[in-house]
Order: sequence, then structure tokens, then C-alpha cells
Amino acid sequence: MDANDLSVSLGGTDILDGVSLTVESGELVGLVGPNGAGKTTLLRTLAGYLTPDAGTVRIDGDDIHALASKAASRRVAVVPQSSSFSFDFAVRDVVAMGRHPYRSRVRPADDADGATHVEAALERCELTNLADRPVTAISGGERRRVLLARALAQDTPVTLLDEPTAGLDVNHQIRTLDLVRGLINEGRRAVAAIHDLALAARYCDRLVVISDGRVHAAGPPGEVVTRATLRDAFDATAAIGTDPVTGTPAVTPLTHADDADAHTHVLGAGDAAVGLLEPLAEAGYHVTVGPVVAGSMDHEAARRLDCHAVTTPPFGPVDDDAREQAAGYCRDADVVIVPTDARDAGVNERLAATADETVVVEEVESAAIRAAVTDALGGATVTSPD
Ligand SMILES: Nc1ncnc2c1ncn2[C@@H]1O[C@H](COP(=O)(O)OP(=O)(O)OP(=O)(O)O)[C@@H](O)[C@H]1O
Repeated sequence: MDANDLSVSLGGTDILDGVSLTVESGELVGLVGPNGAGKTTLLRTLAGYLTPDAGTVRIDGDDIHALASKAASRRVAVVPQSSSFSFDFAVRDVVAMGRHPYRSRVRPADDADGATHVEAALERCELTNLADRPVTAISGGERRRVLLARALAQDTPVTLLDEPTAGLDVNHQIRTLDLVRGLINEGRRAVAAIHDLALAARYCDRLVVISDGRVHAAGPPGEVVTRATLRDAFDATAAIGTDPVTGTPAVTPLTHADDADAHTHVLGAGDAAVGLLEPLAEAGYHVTVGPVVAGSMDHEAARRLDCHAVTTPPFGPVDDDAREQAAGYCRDADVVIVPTDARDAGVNERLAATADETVVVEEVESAAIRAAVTDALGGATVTSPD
């Protein structure tokens, strides 16, 4: 699927502006972005429901907006965010509605294997036991699986999903995305709007960040889910780590702070530095740290918070580059903090709140690193807090 330079306005307001997106076979693309960014509008445009003011959507070469409705529905299926069923159709009948694009009043035999698709979709979505139940008499989560099964029965190369996990318990969120992933692994293509960034990062091959109707960033989850993206696209402060089980980005939203972007340099390393970085970043400071040993815990803490770390190789003296860079940060920073160990967490908190001074707290865990930087600075800025 190729969406090229899509612009859409609704009610006289520009909603999408120059959005392009490609989805290859065997690829799940996640649409992420703040509320009101335009994700649903984009999905509706990709589905052919909304005609763009400019731009095209092609599936295997066919312009989706130029196709007749049944032909378009044989290429793309939609799992909507919600659907209210006002008639008490049986679950099986709702799923069978997915076969509509293959049926013809004049040639009813055209969809000879329709029933097989419907039964397979029911089974895959664990709905076989509910197949005869009225759709008005099942739970909200089960109804979402019915919408997914209907899309499966439609048997299209492209599936568009709008918040497929919303309202599902944690078990069914995973089962639903595992199911979607299974379809992708069979060679289908899908685009899914997913609010949960960690789930999106775990299941999608690529993420497209939509913000204010534009593509803010696009790429593999590890490249897209960054502190900078969270700040710029979502206006959110977050720590980004690595999920220890899945190895994909983990997102911890932090309390929002509107503080100035004063530069704080955390000099040297140690366990205390790990605890310092997060409150500083949370308070809105531009934080740098180092020198830290490459691959150490404090380096990882800096990485996940998107704080630039000056690194020095393990098992060796602090190298000249690291020494120079750290010295530069120490000269430029509004505050230089040399952390003590964890018992001084209270002191660190106080320092973070008074960042307009240069304060150095003695006793860095790694005396060698402190000595190296102090030396590079000619000892000039090293002062005692009291
Ligand atoms: N029919 C419409 N007429 C005018 N504006 C609309 C219409 N439909 C949606 N909008 C506006 O378009 C913008 C994008 O809405 P959309 O539903 O695409 O966002 P979204 O990213 O899916 O949001 P959410 O995450 O909250 O579901 C919103 O500001 C919304 O108010």
C-alpha cells in the first residue's frame, strides 16, 4: 500500500497535511500520536471512505478512491474503533457480513467458499462458542473480536485497525496483537492505530508518528520511540527504557514539568547518578552526564532518558576526548553536579530545584573520573557545596 502526500480537510479545517506512508507485504505499521492528531482520519482515507483533497492511496497499483465500493472492500478491510449493533444479529451473521464484497445477487454461487472463511475467522478469534449468540448479548471485548473476525472473513491483502486493543483486558490485548502479528507473518499488510506506545513498539515493524495532521517521525520503533518524540509530538515527559522481556522500548511517562531548559551536567558516574538523572530530566532540565563507562548502568540510565552521555571505555583511563567533552559541558552548564552516593538523594533533590548555581557535591564514586575532569578544568570550578 502506498499513500502519497495525502491532505484532507473536514468542515473547512485542515486535518491531514501531506501525509505519506507505505506498507509492504508482511509488515505491520503502527500509527501513534496524540488525541486528535488525525490517525482515524488517515485510516478512513486509506480505506477509501474519505476522499482526500490531494494525494493518492494505491494498493498493488490500484487507486483505492477510483475503485467501486465492492472492489475496494476486496482489497482493504477495516476494524473500526467501535461499532454499535442495534440489531440482534447472531455473531456468525455479523462475521459473514465480511463476505459482502464477494457476493452478488445475480451470481450467489460466486462466494462458494464464503462459509469456510467465516468459520475460520470465528475460530481464529475464539468466537466459535459464541457464534449463535446475538451480538447485542456479548461483552464489549467480545464485540471487538467480532469486528476483527468480520475483517478476517473479508480476506483482504490490507487490514486497517483503529485501536484494536482499546477496552480489552491485558490478556486479550496480547492475544489480539498476537493474532494480528500471525496474519502479518502470513504475508498480509496492516496499519494499526495504537495508543499504547510500548505495545505498538513491541508488535509493529515500523511506527509512524502523526502529530497535528503531519508525519512527525517514522521508522523502526527503537528509533522512533525516544524522549524527544514524546516531548515534541505528545508534549509529554517520559523515560524510555528497554523492556527486559521483549527487548523493545518501554515507556514510563513522568509528571509533566514546564520548567526552563537550564543545562545541568552530572559530572562523573556512580549509582547516585542513576537516581539523579530522572528527577532532573523530569524537572525539565537539559541534562548531560559523564564521563561514564560505556555500557555501565549510569550510561544505560542516561540513554533511556535521552541525556547525552560522555563515555569512556571500560577497563582504562578516561580518554582525552571524554575528558575534553566533559570539561566543555562543565564550562557551559548552568549547574554542574558531582553526585555523592545514594544516601544523598535528598541533597540531589535540593540541587535539582536550585539549578541556577554551579554546585559540586564531593565524593563521586569513581574518584578517577572526577580527578580526570577536575584536572581538565584546571580545578577552577570545583567548589564545596557548604
Ligand atoms: N467530521 C469532522 N469535521 C470536522 N472535524 C473533524 C471531523 N472528524 C474529525 N475531526 C477533527 O479532526 C481531528 C483529527 O481527528 P481524528 O479522529 O482523526 O484524530 P485521532 O488521531 O484518531 O484522535 P484519537 O486518538 O483521539 O482517536 C480532530 O481535531 C477532530 O476534531
